[in-house]
Amino acid sequence: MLISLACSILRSLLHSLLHLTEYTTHHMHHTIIAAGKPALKYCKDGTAEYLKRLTRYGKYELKHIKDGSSEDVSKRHLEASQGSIRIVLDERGEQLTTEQLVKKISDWEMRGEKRATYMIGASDGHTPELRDSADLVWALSPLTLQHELALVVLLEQLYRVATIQRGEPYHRV
Ligand SMILES: C[S@@+](CC[C@H](N)C(=O)[O-])C[C@H]1O[C@@H](n2cnc3c(N)ncnc32)[C@H](O)[C@@H]1O
Repeated sequence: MLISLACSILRSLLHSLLHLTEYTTHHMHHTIIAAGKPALKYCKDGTAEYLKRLTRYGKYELKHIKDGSSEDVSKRHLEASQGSIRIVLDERGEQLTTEQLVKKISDWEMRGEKRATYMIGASDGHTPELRDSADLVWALSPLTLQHELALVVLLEQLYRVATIQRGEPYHRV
């Protein structure tokens, strides 16, 4: 009797706590900007798959910008990411575990940041100016990846982060 009372009090406390976190943690709008038109079928399929899965978790938008020289593409990236958290995808950047990525995104959300922009470059990569302006220069791996493949890996990680934030069982360690 006492145990069941304690359990029901605990359950309702937990319920209120969950409600409170829903109110205090707001979710950012994630924009992914990729240089160049999508061309590889297997990447188009991967991109579509993760974007579809992500619709359940918040606002995730993919934009393609015109390909070109490193200077032109980085300039377009800089303009498109004004006023947003800037995440520059670059093999020279910081390598993160998925848990570290969850922490970074959750910290930005707790701080009230409204937008995060993830930028994928063209064949010649990003300019040092764009890298210097970034809140995070993120290397998915020390390997150089084809840019569309980098996009698929990025989207899979954003999906993984979203499921971890919701406490869903996609991620296993
Ligand atoms: C073919 S790579 C560009 C390589 C270019 N030579 C350089 O020095 O950056 C095209 C884009 O894919 C993304 N990319 C490729 N490999 C990556 C990695 N390991 N981590 C993060 N992004 C990567 C980056 O956004 C990069 O600008």
